[in-house]
Amino acid sequence: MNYQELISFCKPISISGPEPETIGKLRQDSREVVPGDIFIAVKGSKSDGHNFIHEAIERGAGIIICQKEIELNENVTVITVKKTRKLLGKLAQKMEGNPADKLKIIGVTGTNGKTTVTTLVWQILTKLNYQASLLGTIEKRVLQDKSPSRLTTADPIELAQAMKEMTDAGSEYLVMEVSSHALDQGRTKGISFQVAVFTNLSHDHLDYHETMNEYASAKKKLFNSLDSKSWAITNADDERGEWIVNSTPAKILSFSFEDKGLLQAKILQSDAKGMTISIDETKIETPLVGRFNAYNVVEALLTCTALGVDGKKAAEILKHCTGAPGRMERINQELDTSNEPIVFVDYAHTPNALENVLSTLRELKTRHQKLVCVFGCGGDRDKSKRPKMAKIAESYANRVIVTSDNPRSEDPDLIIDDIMEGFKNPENITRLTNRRDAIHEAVFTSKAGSIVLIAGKGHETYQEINGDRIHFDDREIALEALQKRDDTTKKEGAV
Ligand SMILES: CC(=O)N[C@H]1[C@@H](OP(=O)(O)OP(=O)(O)OC[C@H]2O[C@@H](n3ccc(=O)[nH]c3=O)[C@H](O)[C@@H]2O)O[C@H](CO)[C@@H](O)[C@@H]1O[C@H](C)C(=O)N[C@@H](C)C(=O)N[C@H](CCC(=O)O)C(=O)O
Ligand SMILES: Nc1ncnc2c1ncn2[C@@H]1O[C@H](COP(=O)(O)OP(=O)(O)OP(=O)(O)O)[C@@H](O)[C@H]1O
Repeated sequence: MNYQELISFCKPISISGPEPETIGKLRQDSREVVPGDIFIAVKGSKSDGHNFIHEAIERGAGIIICQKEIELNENVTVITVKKTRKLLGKLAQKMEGNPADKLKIIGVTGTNGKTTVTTLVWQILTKLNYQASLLGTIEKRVLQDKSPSRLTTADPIELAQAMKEMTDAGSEYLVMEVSSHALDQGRTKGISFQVAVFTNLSHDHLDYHETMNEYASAKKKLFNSLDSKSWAITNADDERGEWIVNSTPAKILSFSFEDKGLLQAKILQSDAKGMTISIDETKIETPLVGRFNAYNVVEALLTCTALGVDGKKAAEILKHCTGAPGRMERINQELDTSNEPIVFVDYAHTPNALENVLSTLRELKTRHQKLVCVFGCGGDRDKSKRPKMAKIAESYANRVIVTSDNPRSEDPDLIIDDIMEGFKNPENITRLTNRRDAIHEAVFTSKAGSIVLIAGKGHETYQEINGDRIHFDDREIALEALQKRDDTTKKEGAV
């Protein structure tokens, strides 16, 4: 983009200063500015980018885009526009060659399930040889190439750059999570979605949105931004499921497990190894467990059909789709579980999340199955959750093994002491400070068919100890333990 194009794109109220010789990158954070860059001053929730204009100039910004008249002594080009935030997304796209226009974009919003639904859709598309990329809380995937994410929905500049990387790599589809923060801050301005999905809405993020109505209204923006060729998929069983799409120009697909939506869904069978679900005429077998995942799976299937994928083909692929990494991830999915416990790894590291996961697993377990829970609590963080998590684990699980989870600068044994205070019957609890030993103990001593939950780390791949991040992946250790158990079982007969 040259200077003249930039000016005509920005539709300025006024321009001052010299015409710059070169145009660098667009930045909204003064700390990232290098000589020649354009700094756009945006008013945020904590501070106002206009306060950092001098810093941006000191760092060599060649052009300032702002929305307030400013007096500058420096020899810098100043472009004043009506609203910088409104311009930011569109300008970011324009500067990268409008990559969003070259992608079919699927946006998933809602309090829970975003990562699971986007991952499932990405897995289906990829397995069917569509060129698909992914953006969300856990990772960015440019086709198969993955890297960790900073935010659920990146800022407009990062988004445009990621999309450019994706189109350069040959992507035709992008499946992305869209947070309420991003919608409220207009991070997705300049992006057209082909499909938007609403998962559900519950109490969350009220520190930011203040009221549930404001939180819901932020989510609704995604559906109002659609056009008449796009699809809006909604969960009609959610209190706000119908409302969220009531002013969208898009075609609507609403579904319900409770006889409410356009399409009727049913859970035909459900246990700790997966579910069989029907949606309309399509039957889906999934290894994912828990009623909430039935919603996620249906949303993933409907998204794919809205994109033109044959429903039966998508359902066939879903049989082998594992969902989001570290979110109720079943470790021995591909192994023969007849001689083994069924092992799950989940990110639950708060009392609420632990209770959700344990109650789901408890509902799935038969009278003969035992539920074993391995968990710990982080150091240098909220200490009040330690006894609370103990109480929850003890009330849902048949056996609890307490261990370390990112002790940071604290002594892991003292953290475990705090956790132990929450147990009613501490004499029944096993404490094993070494997390690897704890996982091995759970896997080795649980009978075939028992359910083992390893909670806390999920997709994370480290143990944080005294400022060092030491590689540690619950999934690797669980798999290692399962394989060792399998070998031992074969040698010694059934455990
Ligand atoms: C509350 C919130 O969402 N903040 C995000 C927002 O910041 P903001 O617009 O409020 O910015 P601000 O800090 O007030 O600063 C205003 C402006 O001054 C600039 N600035 C600021 C300081 C400085 O030294 N120089 C400078 O230029 C900032 O870059 C910004 O442009 O825009 C920034 C750029 O896009 C984000 O980095 C920042 O995310 C912060 C780090 C964050 O933690 N966000 C979380 C809450 C978030 O967005 N989470 C959702 C998911 C939530 C969920 O579902 O769990 C997400 O999408 O990840
Ligand atoms: N549809 C759903 N309804 C209710 N809870 C769900 C649903 N899907 C997932 N969960 C629960 O929320 C947790 C997080 O799931 P997921 O990562 O898919 O959601 P998310 O919306 O991306 O949330 P986050 O941004 O916090 O990761 C899961 O481990 C599970 O306990």
